[in-house]
Amino acid sequence: MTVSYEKITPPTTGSKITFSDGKPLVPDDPIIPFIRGDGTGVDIWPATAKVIDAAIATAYGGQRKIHWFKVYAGDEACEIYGTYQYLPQDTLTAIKEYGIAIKGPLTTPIGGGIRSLNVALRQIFDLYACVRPCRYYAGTPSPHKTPEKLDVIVYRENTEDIYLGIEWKQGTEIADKLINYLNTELIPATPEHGKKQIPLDAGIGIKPISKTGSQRLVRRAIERALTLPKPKNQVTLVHKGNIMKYTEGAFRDWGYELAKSEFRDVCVTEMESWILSNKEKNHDLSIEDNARMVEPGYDALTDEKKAKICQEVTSVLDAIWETHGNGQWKDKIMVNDRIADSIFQQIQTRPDEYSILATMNLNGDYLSDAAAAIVGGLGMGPGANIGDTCAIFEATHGTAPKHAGLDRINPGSVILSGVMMLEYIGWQEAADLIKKGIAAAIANRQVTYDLARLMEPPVNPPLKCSEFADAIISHFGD
Ligand SMILES: NC(=O)C1=CN([C@@H]2O[C@H](COP(=O)(O)OP(=O)(O)OC[C@H]3O[C@@H](n4cnc5c(N)ncnc54)[C@H](OP(=O)(O)O)[C@@H]3O)[C@@H](O)[C@H]2O)C=CC1
Ligand SMILES: O=C(O)CCC(=O)C(=O)O
Ligand SMILES: [Mg+2]
Repeated sequence: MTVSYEKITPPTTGSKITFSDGKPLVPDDPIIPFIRGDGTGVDIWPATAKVIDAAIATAYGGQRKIHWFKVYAGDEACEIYGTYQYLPQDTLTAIKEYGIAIKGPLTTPIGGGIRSLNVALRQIFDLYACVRPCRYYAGTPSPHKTPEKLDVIVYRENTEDIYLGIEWKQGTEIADKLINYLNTELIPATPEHGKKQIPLDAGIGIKPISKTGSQRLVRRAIERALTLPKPKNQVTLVHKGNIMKYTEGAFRDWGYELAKSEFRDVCVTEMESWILSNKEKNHDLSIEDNARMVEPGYDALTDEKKAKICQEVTSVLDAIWETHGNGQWKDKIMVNDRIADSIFQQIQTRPDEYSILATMNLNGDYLSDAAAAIVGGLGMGPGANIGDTCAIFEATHGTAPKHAGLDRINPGSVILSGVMMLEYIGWQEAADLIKKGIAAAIANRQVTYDLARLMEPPVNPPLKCSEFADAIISHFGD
């Protein structure tokens, strides 16, 4: 079927990327749509395209080339398509058609107007895994004393949670109706809620966390962990399940359930590892003493709770002692969980103990900015939104409007998002060249304002955005 566009024209040369079993099949001349982005997108995108094109040319000497297809979103789209046309159908058609795209940041108006274009793109294309690696480049200034110890990848569920955007403004008819219904019907019918009541002047938001959404994200996280060497072959389920039992707590439970069902041979949970290792140290250890060792405060528990823990110890030993016992578990993927607030301090106090952090949408949004700050700030925070038939690469940061058009912002995050894209399409040699160029530029103190001001002594004057791109390219041949 011929695809038609209203105001854009695909490149006349180049071929399409297709997907098979969730993996891209990439020709040597792929057509890749790009969205320039709002705000600092005007500075960052040209710098990014220049670096990616130069790396491909250097790595493959003309054998491979990306054919860029400019598509529009955000302010630029409104200029071309008309007022409020922030996300034109042309753009959606092009991304669907070509499968892989890269974008600069897009502005989200606060309170009212359109909801986030960035979130809309993730939901429209069902890009359920937001992958945000945070690793340190030597020489990058950091507020942290040992930033090199942090090497984590945030795997953020990207389509649900409060980002589904189902909420009602305080004082509206539906908000009032819903509060009344909850207060008079649903809450009283749920004994565990006691006499709780929602304040009558509240706004209401819905936080859906589904089993399907949680498990497909955790599946991707575990699959990634399987590719990592020890001790980074681990997945931490991040949640606030102690407070939100049926959403965040369920995410944790479904994550463990998936690990123990689909990945049983290659996974061990932290709890299982304790139970197995207790028995390894003392083969005559009773079930109850093992339970006492894995559950602090065991002796103060009710008989019912004690029985439950003993039952868990028994079932772990029955199920996996043969396959995982006697130290075999040490070669498996470790799956553990941490409470969300705790992980924010853990990545600072014990950064080297973590690797893949599987999160729900909101926690992952917060955590990816925080982790990027440790390794050098938002100028060094790349990302990818991955689905089964489409992927869109974009930085962790936003449009940084106060720096827009000044040719000063750090293009590092979008360039590194380009590196992720090259790795995703299997063009590793080009990706490696860019990483080498960035590392060398930083080591040589050739940096933009954000890193320059933190360096000791500060770099003055810093490089412009465009100059940083040139510096990266100049180190390809080092
Ligand atoms: N995926 C996307 O497209 C995203 C879009 N947004 C949207 O972007 C807009 C602006 O959001 P805002 O809250 O200001 O957050 P931003 O991430 O855009 O910027 C906040 C601050 O982070 C620093 N920063 C951001 N990008 C870079 C960079 N490339 N290099 C160096 N430093 C950087 C700057 O700090 P300093 O000035 O101190 O140097 C900047 O002022 C909003 O509309 C928001 O919704 C937000 C996040 C993601
Ligand atoms: O789209 C937005 O405005 C914010 C998105 C965001 O902060 C993120 O994806 O990290
Ligand atoms: Mg964010």
